Amino acid sequence: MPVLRAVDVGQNFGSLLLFRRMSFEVIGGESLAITGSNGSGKSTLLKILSGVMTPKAGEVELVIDGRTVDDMKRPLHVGLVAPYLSVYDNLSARENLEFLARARGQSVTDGASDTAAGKRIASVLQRVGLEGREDDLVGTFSSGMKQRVKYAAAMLPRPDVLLLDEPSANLDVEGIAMVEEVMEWQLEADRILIVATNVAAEAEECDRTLSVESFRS
Ligand SMILES: Nc1ncnc2c1ncn2[C@@H]1O[C@H](COP(=O)(O)OP(=O)(O)OP(=O)(O)O)[C@@H](O)[C@H]1O
Repeated sequence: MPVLRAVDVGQNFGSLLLFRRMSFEVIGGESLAITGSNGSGKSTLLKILSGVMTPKAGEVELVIDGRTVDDMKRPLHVGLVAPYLSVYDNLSARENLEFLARARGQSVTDGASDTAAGKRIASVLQRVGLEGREDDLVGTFSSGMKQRVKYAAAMLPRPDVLLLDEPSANLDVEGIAMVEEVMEWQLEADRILIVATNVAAEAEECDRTLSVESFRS
């Protein structure tokens, strides 16, 4: 079971203090909402948790089945969906995911048949509601459909930690239902879910809430 731990984490950009001495732990099967007003540091905290940004103070540790994951390898265990991440418009939905799988050293076809990775791609695309559109260019998709491709990409490697930044941005009622399904999918597998949001209803769906602003002073 994964455990994600933040120990005395602090971040500032020059004189702009976002948070300091932030400590918390999330275990597999648990969900945590990160709240705070615009510009309070929610996205920054998700970047730190994912391992793509090093905090100015403190540390983040991911432990899987009792073993600490090397900081450099943490991003391989994390799925991140965020408004600032984009997908390739000139590739189809399937090709976007195949590209990610190959980057992880997985082959997606074996001659004429799909490998396990190829089958996983088909299954996540179906699960996010893109069945029938897999081979269309992402450039022709609506913003909500592109958002679904981002969810499929994040779920592809069965991430131990799923980080969602403003999960319902650009989504209609059906899309929001898809997000809820993805969240359940993550928690049922006893993995970690962390959601950065300003939407009260989204935060309420999580087991716990942590306000970045409460770590500012
Ligand atoms: N790389 C950076 N260099 C300098 N300042 C930064 C950097 N990244 C973020 N900031 C600043 O840090 C503050 C927090 O930004 P962040 O995006 O984490 O907030 P947020 O809570 O996610 O906001 P929102 O709710 O609007 O998405 C902002 O004032 C932002 O301008």
